Amino acid sequence: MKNILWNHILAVRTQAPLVHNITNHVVMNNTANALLAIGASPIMAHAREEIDEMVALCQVLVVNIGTLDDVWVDAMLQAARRAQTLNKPWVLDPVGAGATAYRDQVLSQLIALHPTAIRGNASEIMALAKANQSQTKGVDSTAQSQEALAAAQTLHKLTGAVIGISGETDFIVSDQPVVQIHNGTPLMTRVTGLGCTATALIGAFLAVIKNKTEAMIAAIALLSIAGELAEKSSRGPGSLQMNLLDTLYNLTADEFKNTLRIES
Ligand SMILES: Nc1ncnc2c1ncn2[C@@H]1O[C@H](COP(=O)(O)OP(=O)(O)O)[C@@H](O)[C@H]1O
Ligand SMILES: Cc1ncsc1CCOP(=O)(O)O
Ligand SMILES: [Mg+2]
Repeated sequence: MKNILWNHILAVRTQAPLVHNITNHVVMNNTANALLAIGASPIMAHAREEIDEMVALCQVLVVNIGTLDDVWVDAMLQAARRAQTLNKPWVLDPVGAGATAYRDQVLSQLIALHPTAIRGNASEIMALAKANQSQTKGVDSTAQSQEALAAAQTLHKLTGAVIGISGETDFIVSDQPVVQIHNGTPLMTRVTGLGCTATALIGAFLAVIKNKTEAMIAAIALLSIAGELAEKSSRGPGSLQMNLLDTLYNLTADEFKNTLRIES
């Protein structure tokens, strides 16, 4: 499995997929830089006038509802519809699911357009599956990732999408046995947008890897390993954010295979 995942990372580096992102105002720059660091080619675009052409041009679409409003939501729905029509993969990040009725209503519309993959933290996945007992706390999770496993199974059955739950352990739920990745560092939660980065990287892998489950596993493994290794040379969130990009860019096969802790 480790060799397969590393080959997927090399495939992204060599094929440099074009990744169309409709994402939030907070993370646009981090997301574009992370995609560039892994060898992908990002473009951020949300004008409705160019959406149809842009989705056709790119190999994958990433939709992230972090700072949604009516104009952007129209663009997201148009893009997801276009991806569905063109049979292109698209990935959804349900940032802040459960926080407001507006977010949940928009997410229902997006989910009806059959995302290939969905990645969120535990609170978001539980809110999406309408399984959350407790209040969500904005964009951060109030629950452990394992608490969202049943919700992720429900969501997978409902949508057919590969589901990622991020946290201390990352879970990948699909029609394959559940996979757990035990990498990363709690310091990653102190840098904004690393969940959004995970989702964008999943997009890049979906663009070049046929097996959607393996695409998500490779993307999440890559980010969490890079975060874990980058922390060693970081003094706090600021240097982690910078060192993470360098580590994504420089990561070697030996570092990847020796650091990965995966279980299924
Ligand atoms: N407590 C933790 N321990 C180790 N790694 C973590 C922890 N929390 C998050 N991560 C890492 O950060 C990535 C982003 O996850 P998360 O913070 O849950 O997303 P979000 O920003 O959407 O809430 C995960 O894929 C994981 O690698
Ligand atoms: C802080 C914030 N507010 C709206 S979107 C956003 C970024 C959330 O990023 P992530 O879910 O990756 O932490
Ligand atoms: Mg998030």
